[in-house]
Amino acid sequence: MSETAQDGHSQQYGVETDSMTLQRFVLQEQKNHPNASGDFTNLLTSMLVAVKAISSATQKAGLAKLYGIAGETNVQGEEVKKLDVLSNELMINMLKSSYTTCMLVSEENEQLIEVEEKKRGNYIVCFDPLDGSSNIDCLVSIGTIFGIYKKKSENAPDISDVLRPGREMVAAGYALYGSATMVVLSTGNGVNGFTLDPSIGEFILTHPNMRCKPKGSIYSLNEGYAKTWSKGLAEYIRTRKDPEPGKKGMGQRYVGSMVADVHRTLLNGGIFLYPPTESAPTGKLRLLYECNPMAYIMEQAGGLATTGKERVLDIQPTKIHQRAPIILGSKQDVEEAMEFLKKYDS
Ligand SMILES: O=P(O)(O)OC[C@H]1O[C@](O)(COP(=O)(O)O)[C@@H](O)[C@@H]1O
Ligand SMILES: [Mg+2]
Ligand SMILES: [Mg+2]
Repeated sequence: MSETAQDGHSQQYGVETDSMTLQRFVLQEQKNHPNASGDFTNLLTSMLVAVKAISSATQKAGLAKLYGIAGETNVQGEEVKKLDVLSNELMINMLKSSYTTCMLVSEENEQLIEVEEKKRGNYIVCFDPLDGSSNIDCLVSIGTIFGIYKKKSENAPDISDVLRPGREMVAAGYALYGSATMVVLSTGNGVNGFTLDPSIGEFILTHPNMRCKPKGSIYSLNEGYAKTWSKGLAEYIRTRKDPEPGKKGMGQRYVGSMVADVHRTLLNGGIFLYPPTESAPTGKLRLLYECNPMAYIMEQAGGLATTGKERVLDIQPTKIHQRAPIILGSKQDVEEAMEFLKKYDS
């Protein structure tokens, strides 16, 4: 690429994009905060090691029984870890050994994880180590989701440092293990996407300043639960498929891994919904480590995220594993869905 073309590329996105690695990007952001200790950079660096290890294990998921990577029993008859268990252990170990965290919430651990005193730092991380786990065996995209908070005071951390509205996060993001591995990250200053170059083991800034289109053409939800939808939701979806004469209907896509469905919505626009259902009256997805991080990313990219009644990031959590309904994506699409809910359900 010529120098001029490179400059044009950088100027277009307003950031230095050429060979920008995730590590350098975070270091550059750290420079904008002269009082920063470097802890956040260390936290992220450690978490990226876990993400790379999960990505590598994901690539070999089908070989688990042969190689003993992530299955039940290998050819030697030894017990080996399942990918979700392995991912959880990798995340916990890397976050604890970064010396930057004090409390962790994982989808896989019923109790709050307290970091031992000598390894404690100021950050709290809520994470879903392996999202879309039912898709592992059929080799469909899966991911890791995380939201990061900073301890409120110098005092010893307590549950009030964890049970906070999502708007108080200092960073959030996800890793997607798909046809490539990507990390999408926001530190409250827009959204940037980094693709893993496996040959050098680095995440390269490939999607600077990601924005979600104001309106998209795809809706995404599990239509298998249609019988349990509210009147408002049923009408919204019906009118997406069968719009007024002269208007174009929307297409439908549903992977069943939140990370993949949200990533597509972020890239292409449209709407993703996991509403309340009969078996899950408050929705299925977990507030702290699924809804909040994705809502944060979506808002930072110019989109919206709501439960249908309130902004996801404003919910005051009362339990670490609580669930919330979620509707997120392109601003206009989410607003239209909310109008239907207001008209028919309230
Ligand atoms: O099968 P359903 O009911 O449509 O649920 C799909 C949802 O469940 C999840 O797989 C739950 O995540 P986990 O795999 O982390 O439990 C989401 O990724 C996805 O959006
Ligand atoms: Mg999940
Ligand atoms: Mg999970």
